[in-house]
Amino acid sequence: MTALAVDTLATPSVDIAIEHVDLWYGSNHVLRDVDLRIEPGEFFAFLGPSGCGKTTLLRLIAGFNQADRGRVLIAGRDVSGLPPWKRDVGMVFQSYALWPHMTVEQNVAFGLEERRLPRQEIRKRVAAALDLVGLGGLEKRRPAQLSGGQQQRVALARTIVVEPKVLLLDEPLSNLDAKLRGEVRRELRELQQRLGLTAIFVTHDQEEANTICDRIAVMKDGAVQQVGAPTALYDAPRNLFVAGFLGTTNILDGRVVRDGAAAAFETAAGTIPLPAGALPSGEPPPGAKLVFRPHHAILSRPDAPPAEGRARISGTIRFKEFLGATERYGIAVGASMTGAIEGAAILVDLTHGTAPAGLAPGTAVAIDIATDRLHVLGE
Ligand SMILES: Nc1ncnc2c1ncn2[C@@H]1O[C@H](COP(=O)(O)OP(=O)(O)OP(=O)(O)O)[C@@H](O)[C@H]1O
Repeated sequence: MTALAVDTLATPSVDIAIEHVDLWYGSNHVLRDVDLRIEPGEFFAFLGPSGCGKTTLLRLIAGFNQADRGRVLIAGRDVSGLPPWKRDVGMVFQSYALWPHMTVEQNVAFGLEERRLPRQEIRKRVAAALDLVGLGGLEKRRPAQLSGGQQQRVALARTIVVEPKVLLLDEPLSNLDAKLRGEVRRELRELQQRLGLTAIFVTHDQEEANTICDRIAVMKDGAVQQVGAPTALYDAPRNLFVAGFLGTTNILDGRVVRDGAAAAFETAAGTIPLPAGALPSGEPPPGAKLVFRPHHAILSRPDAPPAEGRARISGTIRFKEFLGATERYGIAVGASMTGAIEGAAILVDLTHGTAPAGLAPGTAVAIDIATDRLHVLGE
């Protein structure tokens, strides 16, 4: 990636505002009061399960869909009534959508020729774009003569060559194998930062969103559940859906009990005292459950006292899995628990080599949970 190539294609960063957007497909309410601000130069993700409305929202920003209510602003300008080509946005599709009969160079130049730019300007920009995505030297190849990763780069070059202010990416890495995906997403991030582009990435893969994006909007059934930096969403999920969607989590059934200012969570496996921060202010949310991550607990022998700042419940080890850096223990606890996976109520992840000796399946064990990592969450 040369400085000249960056200078040729860089544009000033812009912000995006999505204001109270609703969209229906017939009777299907696909986007529900979506209200988001995306900062200039930010890499933002729409993350959620299949069918939650991510692509519909992205296409709305691109101008391929119209909202039934609300509006979209790019750099403060209401673009709701504008067609895609007047919005300064570039979109990369999952399928790449390259022209098979054209060379790499012709594919990338296509949008510029449509705009009737001078030949010399086209040549300069195409060379800059191919340099930026690391495809210099492959100009004369056709898409069929390229690997999946190279085709993806052509699609990206074709998008950035027209100097969009906003880059929209619809699951652009999903056709690549796992190793290449990691590589390409790092390149994508670097490219986005060097060009100062405001980018939105649609994915149902939390790892992809976590590693590439500054902030994430987690979506479910057309509604945004929570917006935040990956670490903030992981450490402080707002509800059970976000907790379960971002990483593995333990979810315990039970109820909040209060004794004056003190609160605790009563479960079938025991009563766990709650620190002030674990409970949202006011009443416990409907369907409240106790939530903690597998690495926020440690395992002890039942006769050893619990360490300071930890709450204890007892169980029996069901299984142990070696995951490399960590060991995962599945532990059966009181009858009315619901766990992250079937067959074990609670998961505990220990750094490899730190578990007490003799934790074989069938062993009685104490689960000591860090109380400052407990959350009581509702639906
Ligand atoms: N053109 C369309 N006409 C009617 N319904 C549609 C259309 N496009 C999408 N839908 C419906 O809108 C909802 C949201 O679809 P959308 O493609 O936005 O979801 P998504 O979160 O991007 O899913 P995926 O991860 O599977 O791509 C789904 O219920 C889908 O069936």
